[in-house]
Amino acid sequence: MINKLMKQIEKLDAPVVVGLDPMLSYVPEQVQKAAFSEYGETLEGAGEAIWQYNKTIVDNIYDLIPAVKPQIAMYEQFGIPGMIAYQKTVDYCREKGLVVIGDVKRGDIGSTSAAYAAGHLGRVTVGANTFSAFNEDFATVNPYLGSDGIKPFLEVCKAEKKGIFILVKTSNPSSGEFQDRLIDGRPLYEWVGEKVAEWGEEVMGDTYSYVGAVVGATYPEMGKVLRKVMPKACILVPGYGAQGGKAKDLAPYFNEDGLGAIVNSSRGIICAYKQEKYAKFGVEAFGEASRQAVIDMIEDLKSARG
Ligand SMILES: O=c1ccn([C@@H]2O[C@H](COP(=O)(O)O)[C@@H](O)[C@H]2O)c(=O)[nH]1
Repeated sequence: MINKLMKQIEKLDAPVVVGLDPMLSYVPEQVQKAAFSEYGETLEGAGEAIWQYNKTIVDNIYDLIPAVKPQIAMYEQFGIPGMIAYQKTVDYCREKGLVVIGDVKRGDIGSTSAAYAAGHLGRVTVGANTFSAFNEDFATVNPYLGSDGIKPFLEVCKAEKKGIFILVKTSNPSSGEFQDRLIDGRPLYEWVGEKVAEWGEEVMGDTYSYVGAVVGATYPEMGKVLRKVMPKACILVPGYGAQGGKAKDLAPYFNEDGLGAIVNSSRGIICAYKQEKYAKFGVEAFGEASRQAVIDMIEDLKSARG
């Protein structure tokens, strides 16, 4: 999958991932109304509304981008109907040829990580049958429990040719509380970055590893250091747009081959119709507004990469 991701980024000249993070309040009224008329104002109604919202957005953007990143929390809040919407979204995006990065942020003791890895990236056996349950292409993983929480994911990545993005330096304002703490004179995120490079050697694709890293767009100086620490890791870069990350600061996240990073925008794309800049589309054409926002993001990143 890392090879497919890299090829698609090159082909489309778009190191962009669109975050499918559908809060109900983002879903236009006409979409909510249609869902509620069928299922009522229920969890099922919410699940249907977010699924229909996603589908329209995906139909409008799938040909422009290599990947999407559904954020599982947005679905999980609606319980089982929300998780059904998550599954429909993953399956639909894969049918459209998109690489799907499940932003699930899993990681636990070894045996529990093995179950997470099987459920999201691998297979589960039920009697004589084997199933790929959620079947994303990549999952985000929290490394806080150490190597035994990561190794089961590496095994599944090897077997399935799928990948993970490990949290190294997150984009949020308080990420430094732990991640920037100095250990033997070096910040924790650098130690984690070194482990990402080491784990990644075990699971190499053609040029990049199946083991990537999450490094926020909001910390470009750290991005520059981490690019060097993990030369073969694809860096997933959240924090562009809504969190204040700017394209002009993102050049150091890329390698000299022009690859090696993929920049996420969630609210900036899926809520484009709410922005002044895209007001001309109107709420009915929210999908077209998202399409224009993707085109603008691709151009913005091109100017930054030079
Ligand atoms: O460090 C991190 C890790 C993950 N995220 C996730 O990315 C998106 C960002 O959404 P925006 O609307 O583009 O701000 C969201 O799903 C986060 O959970 C992150 O922001 N930072």
